[in-house]
Amino acid sequence: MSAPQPTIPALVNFGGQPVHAPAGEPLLRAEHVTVRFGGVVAVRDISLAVRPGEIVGLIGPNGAGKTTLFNALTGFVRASEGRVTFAGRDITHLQPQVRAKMGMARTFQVERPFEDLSVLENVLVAAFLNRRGRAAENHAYDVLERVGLADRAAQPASQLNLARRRRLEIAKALALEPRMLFLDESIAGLNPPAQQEMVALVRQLAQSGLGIVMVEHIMHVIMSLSDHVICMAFGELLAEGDPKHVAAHPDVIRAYLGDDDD
Ligand SMILES: Nc1ncnc2c1ncn2[C@@H]1O[C@H](COP(=O)(O)OP(=O)(O)OP(=O)(O)O)[C@@H](O)[C@H]1O
Repeated sequence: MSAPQPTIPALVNFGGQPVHAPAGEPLLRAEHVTVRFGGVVAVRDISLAVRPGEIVGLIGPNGAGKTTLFNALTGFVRASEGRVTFAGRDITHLQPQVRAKMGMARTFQVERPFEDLSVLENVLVAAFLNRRGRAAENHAYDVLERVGLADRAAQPASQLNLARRRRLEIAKALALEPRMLFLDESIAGLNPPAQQEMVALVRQLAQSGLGIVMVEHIMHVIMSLSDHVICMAFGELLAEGDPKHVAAHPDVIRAYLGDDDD
């Protein structure tokens, strides 16, 4: 009889099916990206591609390099080597705000709305980048509808609970009318019903055609949402592929559980 395979319940018992992986030309490509901070190699030789409507999940233990890779894709840190392209254009050396204007919007792990402004005004600040007057206002309302915050439009951002603050963060990103959305731990810290709502929202956004890259620690969430998962450890690629493949990969199991000799 063969020895039983090790399993990680949080990795293998994820509910729901990932959205069918969209085909077609990638919108975003990272090729052999390396990021160094002095002597530390935070990301080493990582490549990925994201198509419209596709959700790519970045996972890995603490310090794996997920945030650094995410920041290299969005322009918040400089890639030391490699290339990033968006819609066929080399963006490796472009500033974050230029990337945002081109259609790459991100959220931040610690959300920072203008606390004294209303929910609508917070979204308007972003909507004004591309539109003026009534058109900006209508767009901001549409975005609030899309994320389920329309009934909170007049409320000061300071009064929102965590789940709604996370939605506001997504609304601000959507107000830029992006083609790609980068979500930095939008679901961690929420209670299970709020997690489910956020999962449904992210799925809807992908189904509307947005390409999505998400960093998330909650394994069952990323496994149920992602079309493609990239698992990193110590800055390097450990495994990638569809969620089932990655969850069953011996190196991934080892990275999360540790070796017996560790
Ligand atoms: N600005 C920086 N200067 C120097 N070292 C950094 C910097 N940012 C990250 N690092 C280092 O790079 C490595 C990867 O860190 P990173 O934050 O990208 O990992 P992570 O996978 O996002 O971790 P976590 O899940 O804990 O957020 C770590 O060793 C970290 O200490």
